[in-house]
Amino acid sequence: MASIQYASYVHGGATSMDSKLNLAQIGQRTQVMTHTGLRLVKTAEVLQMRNKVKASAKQWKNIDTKIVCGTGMNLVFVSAECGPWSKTGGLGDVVGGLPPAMAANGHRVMTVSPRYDQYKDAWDTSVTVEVLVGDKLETLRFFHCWKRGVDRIFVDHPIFLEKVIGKTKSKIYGPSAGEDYEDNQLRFSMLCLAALEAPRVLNLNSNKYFSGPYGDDVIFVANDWHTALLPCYLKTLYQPKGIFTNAKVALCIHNIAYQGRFAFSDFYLLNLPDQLKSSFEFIDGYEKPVKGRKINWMKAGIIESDIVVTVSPYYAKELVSGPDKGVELDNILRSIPFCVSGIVNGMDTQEWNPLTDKHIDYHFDITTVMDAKPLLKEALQALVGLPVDKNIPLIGFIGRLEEQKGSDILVAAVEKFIGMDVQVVILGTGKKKFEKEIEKLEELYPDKARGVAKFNVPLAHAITAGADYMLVPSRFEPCGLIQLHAMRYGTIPICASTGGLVDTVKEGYTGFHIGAFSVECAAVDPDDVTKIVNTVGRALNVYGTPAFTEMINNCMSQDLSWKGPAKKWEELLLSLGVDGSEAGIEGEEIAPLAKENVATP
Ligand SMILES: Nc1ncnc2c1ncn2[C@@H]1O[C@H](COP(=O)(O)OP(=O)(O)O[C@H]2O[C@H](CO)[C@@H](O)[C@H](O)[C@H]2O)[C@@H](O)[C@H]1O
Ligand SMILES: OC[C@H]1O[C@H](O[C@H]2[C@H](O)[C@@H](O)[C@@H](O[C@H]3[C@H](O)[C@@H](O)[C@@H](O)O[C@@H]3CO)O[C@@H]2CO)[C@H](O)[C@@H](O)[C@@H]1O
Repeated sequence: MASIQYASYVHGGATSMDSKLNLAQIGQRTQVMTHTGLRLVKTAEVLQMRNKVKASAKQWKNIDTKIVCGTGMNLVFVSAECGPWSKTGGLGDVVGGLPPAMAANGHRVMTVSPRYDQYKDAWDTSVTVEVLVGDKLETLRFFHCWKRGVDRIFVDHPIFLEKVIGKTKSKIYGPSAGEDYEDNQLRFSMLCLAALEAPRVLNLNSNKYFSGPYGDDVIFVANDWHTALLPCYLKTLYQPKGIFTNAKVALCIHNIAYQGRFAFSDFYLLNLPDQLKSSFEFIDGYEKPVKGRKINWMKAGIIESDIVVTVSPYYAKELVSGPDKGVELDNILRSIPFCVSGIVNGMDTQEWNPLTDKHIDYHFDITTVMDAKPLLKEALQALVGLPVDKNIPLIGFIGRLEEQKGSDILVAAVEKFIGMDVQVVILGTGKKKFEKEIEKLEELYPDKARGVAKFNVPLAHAITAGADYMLVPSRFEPCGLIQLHAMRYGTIPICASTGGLVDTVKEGYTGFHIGAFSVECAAVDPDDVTKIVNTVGRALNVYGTPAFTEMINNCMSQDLSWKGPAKKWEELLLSLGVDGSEAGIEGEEIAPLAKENVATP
């Protein structure tokens, strides 16, 4: 049997007294988690040791007032993506940006995500745990770094690392878009188990405010279906044994379209007791991955979590409105004893800052935007090989090429509005058929359109800065970050009227609303194409007028940072009443260290 090493882990500083004590007194412990509890050994010792660590921290409090344990809440965000280390889209952005904003408000914050690659800034803690995944005992290891006031924990195991060649990019979920790794259930089961161990076994001393393990009184924030087993394991493996009895779980839905539906017979892989089967049970009319009866991870996550939150108030309403927008979980969401809360996302104002953006040649703010934009547009045109002309309005699009994002509707619309005085630059990766469609546009309209089927962060910044308008023609959009980034760069959104786009873009003030689209994904609805063409026409009519300048000003005057959303998250999580939880402080958006300590992938 392998062992947990309850080793202290101190990164970038001297080893503290309590960590020495920890090393000497705790030594090695052996622990195996199964739902039968047979192998959960030495729990009492583990608790005893953790108490010793806490006591030791308190002694320190007396002699060194720098350690202020117990302020705010202990938060553990768990996610398959964590930007900038791993990101295929907005999930990575949110887990990159919200935790530092919570930390800046005085909370102790950890994120737990897989180590998909050999991140150069994350160190081996040498702490290992053994967990039962499928029918095998697996030893996993924790890597760590402390960035922007947050303990970033990376779960190290070949099940994550061996899948990825080079940088993670889009290889997180499967070998290509639309194709999942066969062992995704085992991978994300392991992530959930690791996340339940991390706050207990890692003795982190990252900064002067907190030391020792996070302990039991934590709030887990699970994100999307990959982490939906977390409340299930919490309730069946830990709480019956007196561990995490106070802990609570908030499940955040970033996208109900991805639910983790698998064959019903796979339930045994999850190592959960039969009593939970009904929470997972799901029947749909699809044949993928098998016909008929299935398990649905997201469904179980919704039922077993203490609260469910999503990324905008309007999407929260859409989720319960019916099977179309709730993707057949609307009834479950209506049946839980609390309403789904909606908190609009913020954006990372450090990565997306027009005054300091390392990917653009001309920096600007609200006072200089009208001078800088034409230069940035010319730079973008030159970069993608379009005719350089600062007077021609340019429309951008950035997004995953899935039905959700409506790139197919956009392509159909481009054919109709490209005759106007306009250029279009489209950036995205995803389904091959959509990639081909956008690439074909530049063959058809070489002087007017570019379609780049790549995941290219510098180009995303160049488009956001250089375009006049950003088209967001989503069939559904839980929140959307593209329009937030665009507005901060004085680029006016032209967006579908769905989800967070309704909450964040004001018609005629900060953008143009197209109306809602059909959510039927199999085909492009000609009415939706007409709606885009008409709205693009309306937007182009305003181009270069005083109203256009006013809209740019309105866009750039907004505070789109995580500061406001983080306060709302705080209120929501405090309402869970976890022992020792306290309101935070009025912090800066990002912890002070962020400026010199920004993570790189
Ligand atoms: N080809 C490419 N090259 C470079 N960068 C690219 C890119 N394609 C996408 N990106 C980047 O990925 C992010 C996408 O953000 P979205 O909010 O559109 O997310 P997404 O739909 O993936 O996430 C889901 O989760 C988020 C977070 O909650 C919700 O906002 C959203 O509505 C929901 O669908 C942006 O930072 C964008 O710049
Ligand atoms: O940050 C971007 C999005 O990342 C997540 O979505 C991924 C999803 O959770 C994965 O399951 C997978 O989705 C594929 C799906 O499993 C498969 O059956 C097929 O339908 O194709 C899908 C796309 O490949 O990949 C998604 C990312 O592409 C996260 O859950 C979302 O909220 C984020 O928007």
